[in-house]
Amino acid sequence: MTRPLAVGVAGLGTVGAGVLGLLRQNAEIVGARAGRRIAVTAVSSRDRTRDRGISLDGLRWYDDPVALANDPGIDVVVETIGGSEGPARALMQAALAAGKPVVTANKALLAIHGAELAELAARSNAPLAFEAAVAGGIPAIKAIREGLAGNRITRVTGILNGTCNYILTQMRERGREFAEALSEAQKLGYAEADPTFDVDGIDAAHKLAILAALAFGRPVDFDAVHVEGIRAVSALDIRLAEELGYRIKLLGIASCSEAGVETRVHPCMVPVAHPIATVDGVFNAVVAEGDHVGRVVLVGRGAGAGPTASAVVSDLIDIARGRHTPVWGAESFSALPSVGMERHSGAYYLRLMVVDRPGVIADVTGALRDAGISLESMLQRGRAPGEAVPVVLTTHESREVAMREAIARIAALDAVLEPPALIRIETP
Ligand SMILES: NC(=O)c1ccc[n+]([C@@H]2O[C@H](COP(=O)([O-])OP(=O)(O)OC[C@H]3O[C@@H](n4cnc5c(N)ncnc54)[C@H](O)[C@@H]3O)[C@@H](O)[C@H]2O)c1
Ligand SMILES: N[C@@H](CCO)C(=O)O
Ligand code: NA
Repeated sequence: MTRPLAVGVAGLGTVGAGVLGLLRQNAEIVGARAGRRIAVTAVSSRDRTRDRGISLDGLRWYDDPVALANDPGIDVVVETIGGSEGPARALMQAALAAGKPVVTANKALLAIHGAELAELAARSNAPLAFEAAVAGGIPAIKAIREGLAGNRITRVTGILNGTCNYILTQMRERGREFAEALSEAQKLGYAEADPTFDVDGIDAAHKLAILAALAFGRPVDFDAVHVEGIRAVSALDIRLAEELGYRIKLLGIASCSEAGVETRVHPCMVPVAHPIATVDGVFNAVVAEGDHVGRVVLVGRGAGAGPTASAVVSDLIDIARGRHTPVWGAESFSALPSVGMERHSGAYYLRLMVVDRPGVIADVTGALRDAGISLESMLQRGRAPGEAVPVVLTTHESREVAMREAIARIAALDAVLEPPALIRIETP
């Protein structure tokens, strides 16, 4: 009988413990699909005594995760420590250099040092698998690299952060405060160790950089991703979005044209009839556009122990089966440049708090007219002479640079009482 695949798990937090749990619960089905038993035999974490709700009896324990990678009894290393530097990187370097397969959930590390790790993996012909790193339980990496491999992919869009989607959904459905919803997402095991990575859009940007690299056959260029998070999204904008027929979602959008590759993460107004407008809570969505297949929409849970462990274990089964997809495949890299936001065009939602008095709207629309921006609609809610009222303007397709110029002028008007809220309107 074939020997079990011996797995070492480094990092026993939400995801690492989830992997142990799944492998135990579904041992039979996983073993059948892998063609051999998959058994965790060694682990490494910071605290040996913490109760994880799962027994570690009989497992070799390593305080040092690099020592775990070097254990000759370990066939595959699962890295679920996290962080783009430090022990996770050292562990992966050690394992790959020794030709040992690595499965990781670490998008931060891949987005920043992915090229280096992919090269190490290629040199030693060791699998480097990372389905769990993007969109949690959704098989997004497999879909892009394998399922859509016959297509030229022109655009990949997604709800890529479960924590942000959870917060925005809680704010809209239950009128909850941002901080309260975030704290719940943390309790549910969705958030990063440092949740600013979630709420400031950085985690979604890590995932988008990985998706864009795979979709467009081009090394990850994390610094080129334009990143805005959800801290500035207010309950008022969420309500006004509903009135206008939109939902606010934090999207990652990567598009590839002759001009180059544009990658951006920011809150968006998505038409409520679009399939991803109703993807709520911890669910993520990935929308890929291929030249032959057209649009493909994938939806599933993007964070949490179960969905993430599901992705890790699917990678382990591939490795057990000897199915090995190199990170980049055989294509030569495209040399397309990155296109920055200064070249972006799109439609915009602009919400102002203005003093309700004659002439204010004329000044605001004058600034937009001077910047060559065409208005699609205008909405003023309430009447409160001399007091602050919200005014919402939506534009037709406009240049980002022109929009910023107009906003600077509008923000400087006496009658405009708060910094204007700008949300891009997108149909993914
Ligand atoms: N939580 C999720 O839903 C989710 C989903 C997808 C990907 N991820 C990624 O998975 C990784 C782990 O996330 P998590 O949510 O499980 O985090 P976590 O904080 O719950 O777990 C990390 C674990 O690593 C351990 N650790 C830290 N330093 C260590 C060291 N030097 N040696 C050994 N162990 C060490 C910690 O003690 C902790 O148990 C991260 O890269 C994260 O981005 C998380
Ligand atoms: N913190 C991440 C985990 C999944 O990658 C999220 O909320 O989506
Ligand atoms: Na995934």
